[in-house]
Amino acid sequence: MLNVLRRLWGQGAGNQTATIRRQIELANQVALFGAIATIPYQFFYAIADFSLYLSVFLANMICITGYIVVVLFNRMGRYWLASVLLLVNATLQIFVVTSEISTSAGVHFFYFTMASVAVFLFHRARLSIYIGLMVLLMFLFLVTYFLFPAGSTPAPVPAPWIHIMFGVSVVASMALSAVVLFLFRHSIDQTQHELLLTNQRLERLSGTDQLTGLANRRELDDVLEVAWTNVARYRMPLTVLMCDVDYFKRFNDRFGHADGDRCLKQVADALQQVCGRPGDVVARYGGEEFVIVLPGTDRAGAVTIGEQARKAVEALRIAHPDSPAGVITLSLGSATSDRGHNTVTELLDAADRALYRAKEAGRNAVVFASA
Ligand SMILES: Nc1nc2c(ncn2[C@@H]2O[C@H](COP(=O)(O)OP(=O)(O)OP(=O)(O)O)[C@@H](O)[C@H]2O)c(=O)[nH]1
Repeated sequence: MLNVLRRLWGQGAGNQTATIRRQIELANQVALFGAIATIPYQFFYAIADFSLYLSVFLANMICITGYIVVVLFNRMGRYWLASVLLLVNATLQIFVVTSEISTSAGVHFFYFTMASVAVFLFHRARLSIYIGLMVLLMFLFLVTYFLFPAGSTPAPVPAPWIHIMFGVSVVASMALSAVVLFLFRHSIDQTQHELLLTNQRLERLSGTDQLTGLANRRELDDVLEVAWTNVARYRMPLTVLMCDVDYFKRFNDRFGHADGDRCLKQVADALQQVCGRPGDVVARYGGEEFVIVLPGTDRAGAVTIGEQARKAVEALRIAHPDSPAGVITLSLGSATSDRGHNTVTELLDAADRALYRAKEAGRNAVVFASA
């Protein structure tokens, strides 16, 4: 039952932004409630005295049709029109029914409900329009209250039914406000949660290379900046290893870009495995180049990690028939901050020059920057 209702009030809400989705769902919820809540009254009019209540019965039938059209308008994407129709339909229905059976039936209390949901029905409305709407609803409430007191209407409802109607109207208008506002809050909570997840994802993505999941160039710059601050402040050693996959162009040319991507991902994972110490960062520098940042690691440590990284890639045994080694290999250039570098850029340049020498020396090697 709840699922059917949910599907009904979700008409037209899919593929919309969160704010419009809320407006559509709210209009549909109020329209469904209006249509369903009118039915018991209709039964009463039909059973009690159909000839006496004919005009209010017919008016209600028109209004039920109006509520259905609200849902149809939303389904067609005319959500603004749907909200206007809902407001006009409900306001007129409350007025007409009260004018027929008097305020002692309590139907005019539904003006309170309309007042509590109106602001959400027209989320883009200016304050002046909203105030105007509130004044209109207050005015209508007072008019019905003073114009149609008990005994003043053409089709009075006899006791005890009139008391029952009063009770039902008050309870129903309170229940409608409560349910609609609760669902509304629920939808806001949900949107906030979605927003939080999206923000977290964006935060991660902005610093992450999509293919390998490693830190990207932007994140690397931040990491290096912090690491270099520690070098300057605490005289902590810092090692950077510039790594480049050997003959990768040939690999791509032979196996295609998709296999090339898969290979880069495997190399990235292998490097990540080697550099597991907290603070170590492996970043994709671009293309088939990676940078390993090792804060607190001196030249001796760099020798160990550099060799481990080289061997880890070789151990992947990714076939590369166009490379002398027969498998994918890595060349590395290492530079450590104790060699008199003044800036982090100088350190990176030193590592880059060492990498160049590793390539010149035949690849699949680690070369350390000299002083
Ligand atoms: N599949 C894939 N290939 C890439 C990506 N980024 C860069 N490349 C390729 O990597 C290759 C790099 O080629 P080069 O710079 O000539 O280097 P190399 O062939 O590895 O030669 P050496 O570095 O001298 O051993 C180029 O063919 C690029 O198209 C990527 O994200 N995916």
